[in-house]
Amino acid sequence: MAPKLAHTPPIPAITLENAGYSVAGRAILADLTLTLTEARIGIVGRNGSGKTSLLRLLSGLVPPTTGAVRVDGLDPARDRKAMLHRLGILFQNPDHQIIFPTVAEELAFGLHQQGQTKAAASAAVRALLAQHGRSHWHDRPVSALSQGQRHFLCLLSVLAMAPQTILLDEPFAGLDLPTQIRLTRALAALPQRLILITHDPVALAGYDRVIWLDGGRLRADGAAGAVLTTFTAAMDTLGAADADTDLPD
Ligand SMILES: Nc1ncnc2c1ncn2[C@@H]1O[C@H](COP(=O)(O)OP(=O)(O)OP(=O)(O)O)[C@@H](O)[C@H]1O
Repeated sequence: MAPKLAHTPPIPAITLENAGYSVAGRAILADLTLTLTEARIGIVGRNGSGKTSLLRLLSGLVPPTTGAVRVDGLDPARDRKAMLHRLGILFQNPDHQIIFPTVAEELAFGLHQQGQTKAAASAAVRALLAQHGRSHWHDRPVSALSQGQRHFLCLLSVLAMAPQTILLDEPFAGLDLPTQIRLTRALAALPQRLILITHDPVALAGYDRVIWLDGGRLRADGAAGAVLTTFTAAMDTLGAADADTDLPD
């Protein structure tokens, strides 16, 4: 179940107002009006339905080509510094995220960005690695980690910064089962808002709200149980056919 947030200050809302995102004239996302206030929000949809594009829009990595996105009333694409405490994103591909040669440097980077001193960041990195049983990674070259280990490192980087909202793009992909189980437990205990993209409805158990994207538009948005029941039934029906006949590309 999502943690009760009654004793913590409310996490500022993320809003989209008629937001759309087009590339070379092609609409990737269209007509999205959403007010995101819940603590646990899932995003589902088929491959290419626009889930990652929506995360990029929410986090300000790309500006909307129509409409507006606001995080705590601010434009996340313009006010990047203000987003450091408000948003953290875990990409699908760790190689799009990692920029430093060693684990410790990679983990410390975001903390320096947030204004922590070198000593404070260094202590926080050691504590985080110890908490997750990865102290032996401290001086390891990132290039010596496996793909799944690099993915986990990226997640640790986001957790280290403790942003108010954490955007996760298929965080379990490529992780071994014990790491997935521990990660599920660790995420469930976080007081922050989580917005999670997944193809696995089970990963959204206990979530407050699920948004279903289809062809870059809202197909459904509401209580997790109801949306996931309809989504799963639709995916089962599509899966029963031998090939897609309904996709544009
Ligand atoms: N920069 C871009 N240039 C051109 N097309 C793009 C760009 N970014 C995304 N797209 C297209 O937009 C659509 C949505 O992509 P997106 O990555 O958001 O889908 P997704 O739902 O996250 O897919 P998946 O489940 O496979 O990760 C796809 O058809 C993709 O090819």
